[in-house]
Amino acid sequence: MSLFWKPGAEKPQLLDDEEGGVLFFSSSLSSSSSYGYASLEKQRQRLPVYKYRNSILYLVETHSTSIIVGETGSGKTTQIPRYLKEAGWAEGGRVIACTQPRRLAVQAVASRVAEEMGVKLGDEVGYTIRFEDLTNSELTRVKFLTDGVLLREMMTDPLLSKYSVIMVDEAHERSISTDILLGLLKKIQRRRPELRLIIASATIEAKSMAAFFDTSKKRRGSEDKQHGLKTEPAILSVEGRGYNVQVFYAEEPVPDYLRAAVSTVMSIHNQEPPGDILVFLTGQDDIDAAVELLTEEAQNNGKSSPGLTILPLYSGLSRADQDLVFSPTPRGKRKVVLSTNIAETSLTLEGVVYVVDSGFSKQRFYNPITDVENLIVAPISKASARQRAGRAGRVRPGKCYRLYTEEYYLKEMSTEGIPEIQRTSLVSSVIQLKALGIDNILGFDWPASPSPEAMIRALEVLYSLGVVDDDAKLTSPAGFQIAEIPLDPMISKMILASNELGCSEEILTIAAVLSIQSIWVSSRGSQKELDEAKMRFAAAEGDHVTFLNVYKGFLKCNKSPTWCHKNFVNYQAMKKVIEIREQLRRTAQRIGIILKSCDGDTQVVRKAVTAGYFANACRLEAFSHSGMYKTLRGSQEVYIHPSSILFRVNPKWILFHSLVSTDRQYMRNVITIDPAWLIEAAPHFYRHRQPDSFHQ
Ligand SMILES: Nc1ncnc2c1ncn2[C@@H]1O[C@H](COP(=O)(O)OP(=O)(O)OP(=O)(O)O)[C@@H](O)[C@H]1O
Repeated sequence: MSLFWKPGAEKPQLLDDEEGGVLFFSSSLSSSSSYGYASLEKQRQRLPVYKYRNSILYLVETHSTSIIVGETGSGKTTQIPRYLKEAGWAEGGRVIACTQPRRLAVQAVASRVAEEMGVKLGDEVGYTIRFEDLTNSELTRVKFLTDGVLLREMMTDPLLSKYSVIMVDEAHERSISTDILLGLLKKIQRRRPELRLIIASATIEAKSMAAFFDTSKKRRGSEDKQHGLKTEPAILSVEGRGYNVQVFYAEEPVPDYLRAAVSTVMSIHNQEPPGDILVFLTGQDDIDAAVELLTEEAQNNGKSSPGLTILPLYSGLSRADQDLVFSPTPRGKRKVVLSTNIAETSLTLEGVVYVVDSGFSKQRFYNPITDVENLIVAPISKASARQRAGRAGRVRPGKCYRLYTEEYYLKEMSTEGIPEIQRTSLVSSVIQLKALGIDNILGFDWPASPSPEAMIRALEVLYSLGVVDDDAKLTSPAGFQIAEIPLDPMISKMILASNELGCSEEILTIAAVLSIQSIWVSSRGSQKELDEAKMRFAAAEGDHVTFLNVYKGFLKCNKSPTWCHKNFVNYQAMKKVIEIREQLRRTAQRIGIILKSCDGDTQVVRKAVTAGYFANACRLEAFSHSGMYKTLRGSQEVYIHPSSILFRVNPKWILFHSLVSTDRQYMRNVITIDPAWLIEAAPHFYRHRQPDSFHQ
């Protein structure tokens, strides 16, 4: 497939280059540590935010809340926490926090800041993400963390008393945790007026965010008398961005973004000067397929051009494999990183000069009427497109190839994405708020209100899970235990139930496998070969039990990559399963779960899964020869996904883990159940069902 490119009409903005920036960074294919202290210092001074240092510090000194808007790469994340530290905000044992929506960004930014400050990561500068804490309670003064982790910290310290300043970064992403955090921080400020907030973002609607935090209208004056602080938020716009990124658009709409991405990478490789390439695709399946295609193309490409190192990047990869992406590219090689949107914000991949943007990402959409949450490949917003382009041009000028037309970008792409809170199930959020003692969920002050239907649905599911009682308060001990496990409450409930049913070892394995996208290699060989490989592990009870067989096989062969290759099992994914399972095991033990195996009794395993996922139960339509199921609660039409072991088997009663939408709604990861277990697990949830609907 060959594509034609058109340069974008938008004028690129250049930073002043008197310092000889391009020259200065010309060796940037090597690792950052080779720069040495002086050059790191020069790099810092060159960032647009540097000129605003004093203004930022003045605003933070005089205002409760400051909103800082600056283009991607202007230096907000790496510099502002350090300015605050230098200005004394971490004195007297206080800590400066900076939150990020994504784990990978937290780790990357914390290492960069530690390196710039010349300190060991984990001492003065540290980070905390779920299941990983690299901070020192005595030493850490600047702490990077996910917004989800900060929410969890509120459970033990509701006023976040150790923090002097909290910077909520990448607020434009409007992740569900960011929105909840903003609502709670506003509450905390009423009790702790001295707490300073910084809301930092690339493209935030600063005015609406300022209106949200403006408490001055409710009070008589706009000053907090005791602290002499202005309660009306300040807005500061940091002008200027990193290096020039030249944007190119496809001349014609692209029919297949995956093939187009592969062919664009190959033309860059064949025609453009050295520099790594970052490609944005939607998920593990796309990425695995692109890795295969690209490997083939590169092999056919002949020996004249230097080799490509092709690396995937998604959250389901093990830590060691994610680290490969950050390692320096060997001389004479070109790295191609194929990523989901986890690389979209905050990350600097040093060698990246070219970005290829498919224009799509996987997004969650929840329909409270049918009670169904879907992962859909959907177009991204202009804000995301700008962030993606911004991954080039961070250490020197770059180019971004958008696999869509300029007309589409200008006229059809939405400016901002829909806040996550308005398009996901609220079950996890509601339990978190409850655990923090916020009982009036409907009256909570949200930056963007979720729909009341979604809220009511969430309360109903939590009631049925036994997490909240008749008064919508957390139950004891189950509700508190579930709130303590940092996972989706349905998975947490499944783990609690496994304790009673004596199958916690098996359920921990299942929980770990379910938290990654797929353990199968789907892009190699023919469908027939893959199906045959799967049949070696197949269990009539469905995918969850099949996973147990694969896991057992993987351990038995001593975690051998060759075994994985032979069996079409994704080795990287299995390494991640082992990592997650270990983390889950520790959490489970902490909340008092006894590790026990049921020694192959699949009935108890399926009962435990039902205890968590009863809301996703379906029944095969009697008249249907096409394998059509309907969800018991919403009567939504759904089908078993071809990747499931139960595809075409079509048992009468099943439940699924998640749904994906393409031409139809497909259920991924399916298990057979006995309908009687549903009434046992959730009598309230199914109370309106006719008794005969549960007949076998
Ligand atoms: N790991 C790194 N290696 C090399 N340079 C880096 C690294 N991290 C940051 N930088 C440099 O610092 C600049 C500013 O990064 P920073 O993350 O602070 O920007 P930002 O304004 O927060 O942008 P974004 O919103 O995209 O994260 C980058 O453009 C890059 O030049």
